[in-house]
Amino acid sequence: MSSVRTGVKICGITEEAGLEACMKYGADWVGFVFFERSPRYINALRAKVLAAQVTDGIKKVGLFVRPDDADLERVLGQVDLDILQLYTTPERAVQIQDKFGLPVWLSIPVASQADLPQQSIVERLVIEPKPPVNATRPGGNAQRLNWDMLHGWKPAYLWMLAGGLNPENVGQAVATTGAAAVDVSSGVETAPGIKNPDAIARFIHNARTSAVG
Ligand SMILES: O=C(O)c1ccccc1NCC(=O)[C@H](O)[C@H](O)COP(=O)(O)O
Repeated sequence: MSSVRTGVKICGITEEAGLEACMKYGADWVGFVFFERSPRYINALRAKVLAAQVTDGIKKVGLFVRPDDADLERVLGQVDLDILQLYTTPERAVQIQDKFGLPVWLSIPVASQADLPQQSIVERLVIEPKPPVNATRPGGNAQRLNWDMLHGWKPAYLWMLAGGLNPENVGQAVATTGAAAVDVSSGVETAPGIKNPDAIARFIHNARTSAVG
């Protein structure tokens, strides 16, 4: 059993049932996807309605892919987000963190250990697999990393494991990688964008009862 309570992010929330399950079963973060080609995309108005239902203690993460300032201003003008998760360059991530004054998480696409950053210049790095060649989006592809690459890897910065996780494998993923935080989208869905409350419950439970290797 890990001595550290594994942080859990449930990403791609689009409807109340999924959000209620995140709150009921103890997710730490909920993710709203503002990438229009995603099946989990919601607009700022819909995100505002959902965000207003999020109870204290759960942080609201907005996901953006190569956003310009206007994209961010349009959403942040309507939605009370706590964190910005970005798919962009490190330089742009720092620029956004400085300009908008919110903690930034930067997605790091990883294919081999050589892709693992030595340092971080934002609040947290999201370590996930490089998307498949034919992917229509940089994340949310239900594709997992080779967790053995991360065995014994202990960076000096906050990071989160993402990609292809589900209730059945998250315990092994935490045990193998020592991840202190995990992120899931596809693995707790009955259909793209539709979360399964029971799967969310099992994912959160299994993420927090793993035996770290
Ligand atoms: O989830 C999406 O559709 C998505 C679209 C565009 C950019 C990012 C997206 N998701 C980002 C996430 O943080 C996912 O939770 C992460 O990539 C893991 O996804 P999955 O393998 O489906 O659990």
